[in-house]
Amino acid sequence: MLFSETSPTREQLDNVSPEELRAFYAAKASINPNLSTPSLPPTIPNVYADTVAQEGKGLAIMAVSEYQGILQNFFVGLLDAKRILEIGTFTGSSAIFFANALKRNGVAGGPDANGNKPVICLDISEKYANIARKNFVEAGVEDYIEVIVGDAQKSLASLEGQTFDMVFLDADKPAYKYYYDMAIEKNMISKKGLIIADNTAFDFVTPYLGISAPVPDDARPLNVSFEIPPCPPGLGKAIHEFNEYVRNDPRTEVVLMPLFTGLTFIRLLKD
Ligand SMILES: C[S@@+](CC[C@H](N)C(=O)[O-])C[C@H]1O[C@@H](n2cnc3c(N)ncnc32)[C@H](O)[C@@H]1O
Repeated sequence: MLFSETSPTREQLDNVSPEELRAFYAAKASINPNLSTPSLPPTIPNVYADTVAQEGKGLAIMAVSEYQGILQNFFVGLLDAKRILEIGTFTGSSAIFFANALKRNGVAGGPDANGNKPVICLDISEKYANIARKNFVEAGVEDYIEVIVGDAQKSLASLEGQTFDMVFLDADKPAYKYYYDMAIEKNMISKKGLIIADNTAFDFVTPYLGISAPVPDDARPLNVSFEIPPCPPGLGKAIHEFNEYVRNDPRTEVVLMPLFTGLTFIRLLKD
């Protein structure tokens, strides 16, 4: 590690290359996540460690980082959100952050009058769903979260009529546009609500933002990406198309932040 202190000195900053600086800030150990409040959900470090042990580092990086979890929780508080839909749950990190944030908003656990829990998680993998459910019990948030296993496009159809204050898109990228349209067209996102789409600025995609250059079918994030291993062909193209679709959509206001691997914040504009 280049710097031993939380804050590098001016002299260190003058002598460091952009690549080293980028690597430093990308490193999880560079800034103590507990400099933010509230502190991390207590079991999150165990969830990360177990995920790395069971799935390997290459897959474990799919979990949201501490920083992203904290940031998303800030928005849960800002919106005074009561219900959250997560599409893509993996071993449950982001959902644990969400459940904790809802607790802080005073939301009670357990099913509401309609039998629905505050957080609905969708994942196609029975294996990941079972790991996530175990992690929810260990985190003491199982009353807050229901996991529905299956292709999210089908699961979403079964949720029609339900409304959420936040929808987190973190599953298969080619289906982001479908999930986004469903959330808006079926009124699944509340008027004040926020849609967050993850991974929308892979290194490959970023240079294409704002221009109309065609993206080749075999587009993929460059290997220089520090968070993402080589991804399947077509992934970059799918993300690019989603980015272009939402930024041209008159129904919404969109901010794509170059944070982590790209986070897009989307809110509905008034009719
Ligand atoms: C990036 S991971 C989610 C990470 C999770 N939000 C976290 O913080 O740990 C993507 C997840 O989406 C799931 N997934 C992929 N395609 C899906 C689909 N068509 N329907 C539902 N889930 C899907 C995968 O099984 C995987 O667990």
